[in-house]
Amino acid sequence: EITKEQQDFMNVILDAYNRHQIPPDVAKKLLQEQYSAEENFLLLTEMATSQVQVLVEFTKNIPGFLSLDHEDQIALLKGSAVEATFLRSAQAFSTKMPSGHTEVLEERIRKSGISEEFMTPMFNFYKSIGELHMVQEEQALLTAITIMTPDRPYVKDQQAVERLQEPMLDILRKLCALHHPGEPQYFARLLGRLTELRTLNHYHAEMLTSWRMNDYKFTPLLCEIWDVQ
Ligand SMILES: CC(C)c1onc(-c2c(Cl)cccc2Cl)c1COc1ccc(-c2ccc3c(C(=O)O)c[nH]c3c2)cc1
Repeated sequence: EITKEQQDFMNVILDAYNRHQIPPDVAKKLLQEQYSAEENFLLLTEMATSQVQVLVEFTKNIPGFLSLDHEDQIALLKGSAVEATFLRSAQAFSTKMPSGHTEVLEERIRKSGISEEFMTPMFNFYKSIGELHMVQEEQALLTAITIMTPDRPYVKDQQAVERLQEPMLDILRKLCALHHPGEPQYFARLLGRLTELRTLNHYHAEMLTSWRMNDYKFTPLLCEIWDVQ
């Protein structure tokens, strides 16, 4: 049963998740006419930059994050940025996006200079997230759990991160039982998505390399968080 303090904790995470979203004027830029590879790449770069800013603000609201060692805070943000963005954009694909956005976003990603071999794993992931029909609390918690992953590169005090991630996993387990009573495996399926997310990191690193080889430019924030250029 979810305790009172677990419910309060959940409300803090959910409130932060809802407060920090890509601004509607940025998101609706996806609907503008131009569809050249360069135009698509520029738009996606703007979306990713805005998404990273949103993720940083969300992360600062995760209870305990700001009390971690500062270098570990950076290591967690850099280590989870791609996975959290995949998660966030996947959720946008499957739930909140007005239907027009979904096709447009998919179209722009498919035509932004990303090579074919990354499309399949990427859109398989988007599909597998969509099929889970996560409720908002599950989406918010799964994103926070992804960010609070102790074994990211360069994290010094992994125990401190574990102490923050474990309570969130416990709440998520209870939420899954509450919202998906007919699916005892649902919690395990969610954790399976986190494993799938890690494989996408590898594909994403390859995507960045192939974009850079074609002289595509990123914003300073993306260069910093993704260690490019
Ligand atoms: C630098 C660029 C080219 C890049 O590099 N790798 C990736 C990339 C890709 Cl191509 C896929 C997954 C992860 C990454 Cl980082 C990207 C593009 O990243 C994106 C794309 C799209 C959103 C995105 C769109 C709409 C919504 C939305 C709504 O409309 O309501 C709510 N939240 C949304 C988020 C975020 C980030």
